[in-house]
Amino acid sequence: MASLIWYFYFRVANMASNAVLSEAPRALSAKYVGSFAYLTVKDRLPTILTKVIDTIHRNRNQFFEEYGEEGVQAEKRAISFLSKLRNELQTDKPIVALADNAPDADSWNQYLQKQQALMDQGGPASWFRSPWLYVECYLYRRMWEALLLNPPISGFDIFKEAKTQAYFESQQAVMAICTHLHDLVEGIGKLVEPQLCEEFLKLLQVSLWGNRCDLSISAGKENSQKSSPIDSLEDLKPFILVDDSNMVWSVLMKSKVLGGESQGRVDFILDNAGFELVTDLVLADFLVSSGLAREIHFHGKSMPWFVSDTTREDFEWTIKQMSGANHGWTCWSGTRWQQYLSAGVWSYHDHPFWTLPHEFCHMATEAPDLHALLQGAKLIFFKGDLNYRKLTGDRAWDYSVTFRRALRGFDPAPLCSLRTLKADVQVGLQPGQGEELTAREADWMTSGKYAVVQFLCPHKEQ
Ligand SMILES: O=P(O)(O)OC[C@@]1(O)O[C@H](CO)[C@@H](O)[C@@H]1O
Ligand SMILES: [Mn+2]
Repeated sequence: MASLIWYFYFRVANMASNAVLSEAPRALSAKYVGSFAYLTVKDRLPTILTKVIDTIHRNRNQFFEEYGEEGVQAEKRAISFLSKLRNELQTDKPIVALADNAPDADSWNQYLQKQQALMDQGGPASWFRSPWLYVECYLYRRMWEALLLNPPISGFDIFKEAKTQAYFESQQAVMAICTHLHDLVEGIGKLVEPQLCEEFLKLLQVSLWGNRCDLSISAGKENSQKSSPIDSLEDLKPFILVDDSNMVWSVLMKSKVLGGESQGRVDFILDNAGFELVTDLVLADFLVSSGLAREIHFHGKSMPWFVSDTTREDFEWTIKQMSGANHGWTCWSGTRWQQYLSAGVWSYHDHPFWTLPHEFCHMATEAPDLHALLQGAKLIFFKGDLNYRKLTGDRAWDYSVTFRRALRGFDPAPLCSLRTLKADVQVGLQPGQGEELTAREADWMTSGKYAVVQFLCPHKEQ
């Protein structure tokens, strides 16, 4: 009898905690006039669209050289598609279903139906009334559609020029970080644990601050890293609002200590190409060469996304560029990374889920294969702001709500978000900390000046 009572007690307690997990505050949206979402949809997104139109137009000669008159006609149609799209956005027209036949089109169209059903006071889902996360992702998907529907220029990456330029503008910083990596790897066998930890923390912070260099926040304007990233780390420390780095270190050490050499796999959910990607690759190299990880999976985007996000082509291009660089240690790093890739120690993955608009708490049902894959990692790094928005559902959480609560049951493996703040969602702060920051600096959540290293261990491992 007593055990039966306990059984029911636990069932009820469990149901109650699941109910708490599924409760969530409202989604951020441009319908809140004056909010960052509103300003983004009103100003930043049309600016990005205008730049894309300009880029396609400037490439007209290239399309002609490659495809003749057919290329020029496709360019004209793509531009008229994008101008119409800009008009739809600026005049808050209903969101329309995708008309291309790409494999993800059905998922997008089903998602639109769901958003439609969620509209309060009826009316269609629209740019200024639907959730910001949804409409912003949808915009990038529509830009891709503009090309998909217009062969032969369908393979053109509308952001390639901006990404290439950002990479070249951060060359000084790339050389500095590659030199640092080389010196570190050379003496790595002699480092005792506290020293190894210290080096890990440095490279973790370099990768964290690397996230400042995204081109979507600057609406495509140059935003690259110029100085040596290692030199500024001490000065930047006060701007890390939550720092769970030591827990990340413990997870990495646990499997190393248990098995001598590490057996584990570390996954990087990548964000931006350019300098940020180089910092991620440097951190990944350190994990492998120190024996803290045996294998690395990199996850990137399967279409041009949020201006600077990494696609397979960017990933391969960056490593190829580096291995052909004039600078010795940059070339050394690129060559080494090519070897990791050919040996299967590193691999690149681009699941379509990363370019759908879902909050990550829905990954297990929307992309069970990806969720199962991530469960095999001993640690997952989620890079950047958009991943943070998807982790927390891009919702108006209180600042002091725990990271776990905001993730609403998403915990495939120990995970760590490395993010500079560029959108107005933040959780896991001390009581009063967010309010104090707001009083001091109105734009603390969107300026990219602050950052967080937030860690979550799965329930079962606690
Ligand atoms: O994910 P990332 O590259 O760190 O940032 C993407 C971003 O610039 O795009 C959105 C604004 O358009 C914001 O959420 C965020 O600041
Ligand atoms: Mn990005």
